[in-house]
Amino acid sequence: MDCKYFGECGACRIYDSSYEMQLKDKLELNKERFSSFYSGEITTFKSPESHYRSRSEFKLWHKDDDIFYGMNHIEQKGVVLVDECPQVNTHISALMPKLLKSIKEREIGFKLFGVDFLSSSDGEIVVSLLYHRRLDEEWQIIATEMAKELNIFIIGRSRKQKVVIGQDYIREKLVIGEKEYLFNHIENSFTQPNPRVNEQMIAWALDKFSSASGDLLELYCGAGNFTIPFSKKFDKVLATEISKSSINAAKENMKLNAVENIEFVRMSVEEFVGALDGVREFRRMKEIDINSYNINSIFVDPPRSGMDEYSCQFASRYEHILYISCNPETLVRDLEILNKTHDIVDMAIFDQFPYTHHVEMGVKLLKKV
Ligand SMILES: C[S@@+](CC[C@H](N)C(=O)[O-])C[C@H]1O[C@@H](n2cnc3c(N)ncnc32)[C@H](O)[C@@H]1O
Repeated sequence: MDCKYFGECGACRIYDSSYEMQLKDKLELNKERFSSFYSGEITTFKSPESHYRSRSEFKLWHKDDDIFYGMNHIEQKGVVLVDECPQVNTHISALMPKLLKSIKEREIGFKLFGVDFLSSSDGEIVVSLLYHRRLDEEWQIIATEMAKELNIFIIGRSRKQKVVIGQDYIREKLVIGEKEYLFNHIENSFTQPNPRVNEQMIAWALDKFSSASGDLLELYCGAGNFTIPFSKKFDKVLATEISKSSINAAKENMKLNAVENIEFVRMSVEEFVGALDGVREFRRMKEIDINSYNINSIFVDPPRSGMDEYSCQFASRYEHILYISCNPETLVRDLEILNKTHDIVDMAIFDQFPYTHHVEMGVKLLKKV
């Protein structure tokens, strides 16, 4: 039952080789995958070898009158019980047994089926407890005591119910080059899971834009993870994102970092592109004076599904394209389109998800002359 090594639940997957070996495998696989587009060196950025994840989700598994952490086995049916997890950061790792003990002692495990952890590098933690029952006042009193005892924030969630004990975010500090940035990371919203690799990605992206100037357009901006450091490099940034909670966090993060030259718009990329092309009008675009922007650089960081054809063709209008991808398979598909108008001049691999087949990639493209 003990997860003393990477691989048992399959979440860290089939690697019994060393960290260096698994990374080398990923590099070779992706060199081959992208060889028809790019033959230069792919710069590789490593992760810490353990305790690299700042967020994680577990099942709460009830068995023989006891409760355990668990994960679905990736390659076969069934749940693997987990005593400890070497992937999560040291703060989550230290909290896990204490939290479980407290849940059992305080008897709030009834119909509790999941627990999500979100932690800052300094150890601020939001724990989400997921229930199949309504949370009443008694639950709130007990959860408040538990939050105090463990020095954490707790969110109780059940159908159509969210009870916040303390706050629903943590504050993360990222160091990019010489500069420090602060970010509120909101529970249940997208954040990069591996902060040390994230810092390297942002630094790489800033460096790849070193010859760019004017204003920047960013698609899929989340809570401003790249946008805020980019705002130091460009005159102005126009950034779009579909999620309301992420856009609200992005605006808050702008204030936290005393930045003023970003306009965040809550819109899907498809809506945004349609609005710029005059296909449809959007109230949310009314306040944006697009003609005041001098954009020749675009940054995209889409979800695993990548971009659609129309959005790729839209991105092709710009001189500089920087594409961060968490799925090499959809990246290959999108590069088939982008490569018609642009040359791929640089690539990088960021090992965000060690010991899995997943990898984050960065691609710099310049318009063909
Ligand atoms: C991989 S995350 C990147 C977020 C951000 N760049 C970061 O580093 O934290 C992708 C983001 O795209 C957003 N998203 C997904 N589909 C979208 C769409 N169709 N239009 C705009 N944003 C979308 C998600 O909400 C998510 O925040």
